Amino acid sequence: MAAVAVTMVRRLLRSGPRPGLCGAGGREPGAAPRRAIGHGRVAVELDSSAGVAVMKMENLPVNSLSLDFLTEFLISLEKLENDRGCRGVILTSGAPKIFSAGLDIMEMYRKSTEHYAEFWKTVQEMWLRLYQSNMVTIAAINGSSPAGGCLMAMCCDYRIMAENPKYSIGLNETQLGIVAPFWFKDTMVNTIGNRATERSLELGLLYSPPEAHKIGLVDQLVPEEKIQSTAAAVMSQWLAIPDHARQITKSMMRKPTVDRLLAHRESDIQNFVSFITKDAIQKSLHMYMEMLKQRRG
Ligand SMILES: CCCCCCC/C=C/C(=O)SCCNC(=O)CCNC(=O)[C@H](O)C(C)(C)COP(=O)(O)OP(=O)(O)OC[C@H]1O[C@@H](n2cnc3c(N)ncnc32)[C@H](O)[C@@H]1OP(=O)(O)O
Repeated sequence: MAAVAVTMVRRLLRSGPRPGLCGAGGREPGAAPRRAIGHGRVAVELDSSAGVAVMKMENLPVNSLSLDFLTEFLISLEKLENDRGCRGVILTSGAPKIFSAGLDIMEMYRKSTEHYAEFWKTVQEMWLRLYQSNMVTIAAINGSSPAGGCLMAMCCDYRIMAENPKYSIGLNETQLGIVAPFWFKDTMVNTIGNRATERSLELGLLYSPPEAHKIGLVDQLVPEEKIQSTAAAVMSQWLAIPDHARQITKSMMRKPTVDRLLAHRESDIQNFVSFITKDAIQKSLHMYMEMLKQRRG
């Protein structure tokens, strides 16, 4: 992990400082101590008295998971993970109407094989860190969440979604002509079961909030304006459980899935590189991007 961290820090330094980097949080007299410790694209506010941080993704316009964004995300997450004063994280979005648009398609289009390998390793790292986090993780899904965005939400311990009919969530990879890797699939099986995952993945289904709730992809629906307060209330319930007992239980549930990727990490990277460099796949991605453009008119 040390080598990964060094590479990440180097990449961040290369990309230069961003607004909002590591500022001290403003605080009203008598208010709970809050610290802002995020980077420019990941705003992190830690409420030390509650031991809870809010990680707000701000990679505008749609929180696509680019290499730089994932790197910032990982550094922020690791800081919180190593902070003994932080026991829980609420993951949410600062982008209007979108939780995350998933993996940044531009990172998978017309790039070098070295770039694809570095990108995929970082996507794996995001999943490994978030899925195994020792903290309680709650996704406050305040917008659409296709593909990698849905994966991020599924990594969390609990998912609350805003009941806005315009939002959708799911692993829609097949609609782009690509295939969700086995660990995306495993994460979904662990969340909604085998049959629902099979149907969901083959058809690349994006679910409305009530549909997602019905199949257990999200745990709770709330009106949009209540999403943060509900996340805070659910967090206190989870934090009432002793950390060590909850952490051991979480690890027991998730370890077999994690071990599977750890055992095949390098071959998964090679598989991604050889898949994504195929002409037919590059063509599919190109057509998908054109379709997105046309939809905008
Ligand atoms: C063996 C391994 C095989 C490979 C496995 C790979 C697994 C892949 C996982 C993924 O996550 S793939 C990405 C899947 N994501 C999507 O399908 C979402 C696509 N986007 C949308 O549906 C919509 O954009 C939206 C997120 C619902 C937002 O819609 P809205 O109408 O609000 O905005 P748009 O005008 O469509 O988009 C604004 C702006 O953002 C760009 N953009 C959108 N999504 C992405 C993305 N995923 N990556 C990069 N860029 C994205 C979009 O092109 C617009 O850009 P501009 O034209 O304004 O520059």
